[in-house]
Amino acid sequence: MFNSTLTEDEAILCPADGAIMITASHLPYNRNGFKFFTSDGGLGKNDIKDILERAASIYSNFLAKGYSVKASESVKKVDYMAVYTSDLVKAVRKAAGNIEKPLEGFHIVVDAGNGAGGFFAAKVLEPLGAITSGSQFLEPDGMFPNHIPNPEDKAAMKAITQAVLDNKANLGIIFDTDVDRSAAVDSTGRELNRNRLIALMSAIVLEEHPGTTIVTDSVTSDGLTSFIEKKLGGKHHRFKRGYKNVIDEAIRLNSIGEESHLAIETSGHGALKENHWLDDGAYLMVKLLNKLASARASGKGVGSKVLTDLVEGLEEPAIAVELRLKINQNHPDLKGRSFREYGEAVLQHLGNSIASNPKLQKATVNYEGVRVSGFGGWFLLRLSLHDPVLPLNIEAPSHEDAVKLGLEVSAAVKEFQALDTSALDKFVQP
Ligand SMILES: O=P(O)(O)OC[C@H]1O[C@H](O)[C@H](O)[C@@H](O)[C@@H]1O
Repeated sequence: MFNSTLTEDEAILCPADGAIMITASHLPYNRNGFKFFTSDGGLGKNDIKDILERAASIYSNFLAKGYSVKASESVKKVDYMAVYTSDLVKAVRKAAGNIEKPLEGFHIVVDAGNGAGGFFAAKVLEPLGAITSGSQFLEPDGMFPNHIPNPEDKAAMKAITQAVLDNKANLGIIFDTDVDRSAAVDSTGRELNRNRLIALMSAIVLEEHPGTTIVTDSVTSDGLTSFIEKKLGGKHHRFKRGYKNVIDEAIRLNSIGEESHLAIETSGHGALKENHWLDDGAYLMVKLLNKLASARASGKGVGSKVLTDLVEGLEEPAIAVELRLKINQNHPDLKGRSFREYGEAVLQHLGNSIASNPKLQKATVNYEGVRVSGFGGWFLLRLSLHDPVLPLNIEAPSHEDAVKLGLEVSAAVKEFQALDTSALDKFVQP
């Protein structure tokens, strides 16, 4: 959608002044919304609110004057997808030294989760020579009958991993509904999502731009920081959760002279400076394909091992969990406060109680919530971007250590009666 605001080709009515996408993204079918794009990228909350208010007033004036709406008369259809996908295909061919079918014989399965990403198999991979049999859930179905289309979701990752193993494929690729999140699976069934996908993309981007800053969301692991900084020689800037937050932060860093080429979240949203800072999941996967294609063309390796080798040395915790603690908005303990104010009060209290705890150290640089190290691991409690929820991420070298961290949180928040800690209580149970 966004690219149509940049493409210059009158035959297909481009560049468009703006583009709108109707999508629920990775969320359930009943949470659809609009995403708006101009040539400057995706619009933020304030602009969207302004557009909707103006549209509502134009529409009611229109109706008040007695006009009937016949939009269809001025609608022209163009096949923009053909242009978009051919650009992706060209990118991989170029990376391999202009070979027509640089993925000839590679078996790559796609799981589109019944979202919009099914095109990737027939329109991108096949023209490059890849075999795509065994690809699944390519037909759009807004009820998502097979699994939630979200590369952070365990069931979704299990589905694509199984498809890779069943088909003895070289690689698996998975998208969320509107293809702004993506992830991969190597031929052995190793998931390349979350911190691993960030590590992999960082390795690729840092080869192209040595020393650059990688902006990530707040729930990234400590192991990722040492991988980016010690192994790859880059700088890890752990910012806030939210794709728009990480993208805007990377743009801000560049504007003050700190070079950054990649903004990426554990959710699978990733945006590159070279791609106009758009979180395009298909483009992210094309960067992996470029690597596969160029490694094969230069005789440096064949298959997904080329990718897996790039994340060699990434330290991963034995335990990594996310527990989502709900705020009951109808509880009297809110005392007229919004759930956000209540959540902030929980975080404030947690922060204070950590300060006097010798077993725990609060992160000195932190942009969101309360991030704390201890027992060989860390936890982060923060407010959800959208929901009345405090997500708690814990990573630790053992279940025992993770429980110790959980117990510290549990003790600190126990007086907040509107906070539903049942997920945490269950986790810390002996
Ligand atoms: O704060 P949470 O509830 O965990 O949600 C965080 C997520 O919200 C949305 O889905 C955004 O698109 C993501 O960029 C973000 O990571």
